[in-house]
Amino acid sequence: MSIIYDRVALIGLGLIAGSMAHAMREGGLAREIVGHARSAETRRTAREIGLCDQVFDSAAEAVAGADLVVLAVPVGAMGDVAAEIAPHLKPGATVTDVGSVKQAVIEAVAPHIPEGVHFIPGHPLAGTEHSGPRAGFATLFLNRWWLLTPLPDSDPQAVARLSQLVRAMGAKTDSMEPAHHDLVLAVTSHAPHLIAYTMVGVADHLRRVTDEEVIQYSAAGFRDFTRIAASDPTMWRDVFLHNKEATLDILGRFTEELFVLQRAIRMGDGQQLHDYFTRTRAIRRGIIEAGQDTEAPDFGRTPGAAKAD
Ligand SMILES: NC(=O)c1ccc[n+]([C@@H]2O[C@H](COP(=O)([O-])OP(=O)(O)OC[C@H]3O[C@@H](n4cnc5c(N)ncnc54)[C@H](O)[C@@H]3O)[C@@H](O)[C@H]2O)c1
Ligand SMILES: O=C(O)C(=O)C[C@]1(C(=O)O)C=C[C@@H](O)C=C1
Repeated sequence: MSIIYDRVALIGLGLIAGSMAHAMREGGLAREIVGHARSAETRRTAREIGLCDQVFDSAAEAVAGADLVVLAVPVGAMGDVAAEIAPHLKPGATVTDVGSVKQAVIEAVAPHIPEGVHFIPGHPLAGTEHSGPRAGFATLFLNRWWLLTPLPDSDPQAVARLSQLVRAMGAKTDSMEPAHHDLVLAVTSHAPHLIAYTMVGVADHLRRVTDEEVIQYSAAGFRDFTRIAASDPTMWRDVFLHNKEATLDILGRFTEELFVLQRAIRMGDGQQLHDYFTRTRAIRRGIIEAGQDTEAPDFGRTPGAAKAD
C-alpha cells in the first residue's frame, strides 16, 4: 500500500494509538510515525519496544511538521492537549481524535484548532480491556467500524484522506452527527459497560458471603462481564462524565425494563418472560442473518499489558 500521510503524530501511546502505529507500519501508510505520552514510563516503554520512529518528551515537539495528529488520550484530557499543541500545528495539517464520546470532545478541542488546520473527530468501534503502550496490535481495526463526525465546515478532501487511512488499516468508515453518535454509543457501549461494572461489583459483595463461589464457578456470561469490567478506569470515568445525558437516558430506560422483568419473575408470569426473551433472541438472529456481526477474529483475546500512565 502507499503512503497516505508523510508524518503522523500520535498523542497518547496506549491501546488505540499503539494499534494505529502497528497497522500503519504494516501497511506502509506513513513515512514517519512519531509520538508523545504524558508519563515518562509510557514513553520509556514505547521507546523500548520501538512503537514509533521517535518518541518526544513534549506534545509540541511531536506535532511539529506532522501532516496528521491523532489525539488518543482519555476524553477528559483532549481539551488540554489541544490547547498545548495548537501553536505548533503545521498549516494544512489534519487533527483527529479517537475518543469514545464526540460532542464533549468537539466542544473541548475545536476552539483551540487554528485557522487552516482541519479538525475531523473520529471513533474506532474497536477495543479490548487492555491499555498502555504494549496493548496495541495491528489487526484491532480489521472489519470494525470507524465513525467520523466531521464538522459542518470540514474540508471534504481532508475527510476523504482520513477515511482512506482508516480503510487502509482495515476498518469500515461512516459519518454521523456527534449527538447521534453519543446516543447510539450510550446504548451499544457505555450503558453495557456500566452494567458490567455493576454486576461484577455485586458479585464481589456476594463473594464475601459465599466464600469465593461466585468467581470459582462463574459461567461464560459472567466471565465476559469480568473482562469488560477490567477496562481502564480513567478512560471509563471520562466516558461517563462526558456522555452524561445520553447515558443517564439509556440507564433510566434500562431500569424501567428491569423492573418489568423483576415484577414478571415475582408474579411468576412465565408468558411475559418467554415473550420478552423470544423478542431479544430474534434481534440477535437478525443481526447474524444480516451479516452484521463483524467481530474481529482475535477480538479481546490479545495479551495486553498493565497500564503505565
Ligand atoms: N480502549 C478502548 O476500547 C477504546 C476504543 C475506542 C476508543 N477509545 C478511546 O481512545 C482513547 C485512548 O484510549 P486507549 O484505550 O488507547 O487508552 P490507554 O489508556 O491505553 O492510553 C492512553 C494514553 O494516553 C496517555 N495520556 C493520558 N493523559 C495524557 C495527557 N494529558 N497527555 C498526553 N498523554 C496522555 C497515557 O499515558 C496513555 O499512553 C480514549 O479517548 C478512549 O475513549 C478507547
Ligand atoms: O473491550 C471491548 O470489548 C470493548 O468494549 C470495546 C468498545 C466497545 O464498547 O465495543 C469500548 C469502547 C469504545 O469506545 C469502543 C469499543
